[in-house]
Amino acid sequence: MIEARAVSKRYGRRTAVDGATFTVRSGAVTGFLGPNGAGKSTTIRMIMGLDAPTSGSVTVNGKAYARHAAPLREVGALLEARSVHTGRSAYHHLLALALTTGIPRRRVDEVLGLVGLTDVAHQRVGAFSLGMGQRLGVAAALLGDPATLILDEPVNGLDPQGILWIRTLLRRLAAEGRTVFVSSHLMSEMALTADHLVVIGKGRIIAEASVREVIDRASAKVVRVRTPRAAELRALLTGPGIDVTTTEPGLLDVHGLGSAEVGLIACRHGIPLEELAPVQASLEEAFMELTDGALEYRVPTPEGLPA
Ligand SMILES: Nc1ncnc2c1ncn2[C@@H]1O[C@H](COP(=O)(O)OP(=O)(O)OP(=O)(O)O)[C@@H](O)[C@H]1O
Repeated sequence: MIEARAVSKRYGRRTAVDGATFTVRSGAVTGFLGPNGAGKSTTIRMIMGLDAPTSGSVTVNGKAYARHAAPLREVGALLEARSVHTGRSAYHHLLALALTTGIPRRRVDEVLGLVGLTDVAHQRVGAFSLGMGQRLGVAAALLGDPATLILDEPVNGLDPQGILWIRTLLRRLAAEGRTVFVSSHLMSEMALTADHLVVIGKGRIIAEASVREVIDRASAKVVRVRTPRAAELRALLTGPGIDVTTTEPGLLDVHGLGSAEVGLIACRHGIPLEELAPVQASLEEAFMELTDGALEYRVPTPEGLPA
């Protein structure tokens, strides 16, 4: 379990992480989502004891990372910037890590098998493809058989096969009861991999919920109605916070009311409905809605106005 309590990090006058409080539980994959520059890597560095918080605290399995007697056995991490001696073989790279941390030699063969690198174990790491390098990084993270795994953007640059491999592996590790915390700015990927989400924007935690809740929260606000008497119904759907848009004749998108409320109003006025359904947002849309206002840089609209 990872627990961040009001953790902040300032670099000079820049606040990278601003009072973040969240909990990452065991037995699930938790996605750490946020736009570029939101503070994901900084938060992960603080969890790993690579950066000290300016204020607040963050613990892994109840203790600050550095206070664990054998941190590699508690937490395995795949960080974006990896340092691997390119002249070494995968086997020797892992063996060096194992020997310096008191991990038995046989575990090296085990993790090589787990990540599918047994056949290339004695090749030079310098000749590895990006995908193979990523598998080696995961092998190193698994070396201490840790209860907690932290992966910073693990699918960056991987091909579809590599992405599927990471996804399957993370799901399996969570099913074994481990805590799996994985950062990404790819919402579509998180929708397939994660059970829970911690969403960060401009250094602040803006959501901590299940993937389903995040989608439902964004979806609940729009109801699509099809009726032959659209103009009449539209005139009835007025009030504070209610907005009705239309994209084709006979079709209304109602913002600010639930399906039941729209159905009741139509029923009271004897307006027949051919379709009435909440519009399901994609995780992508839910994310955009959540982080709107938290984006560092906004893309101008085609008219050149701020979005
Ligand atoms: N060592 C540092 N010195 C100064 N500013 C930093 C440092 N590290 C990060 N920052 C700033 O802190 C903010 C958060 O950066 P961070 O790398 O944590 O974001 P991120 O969410 O991981 O982004 P990305 O998805 O682009 O990797 C950014 O504005 C960044 O410029």
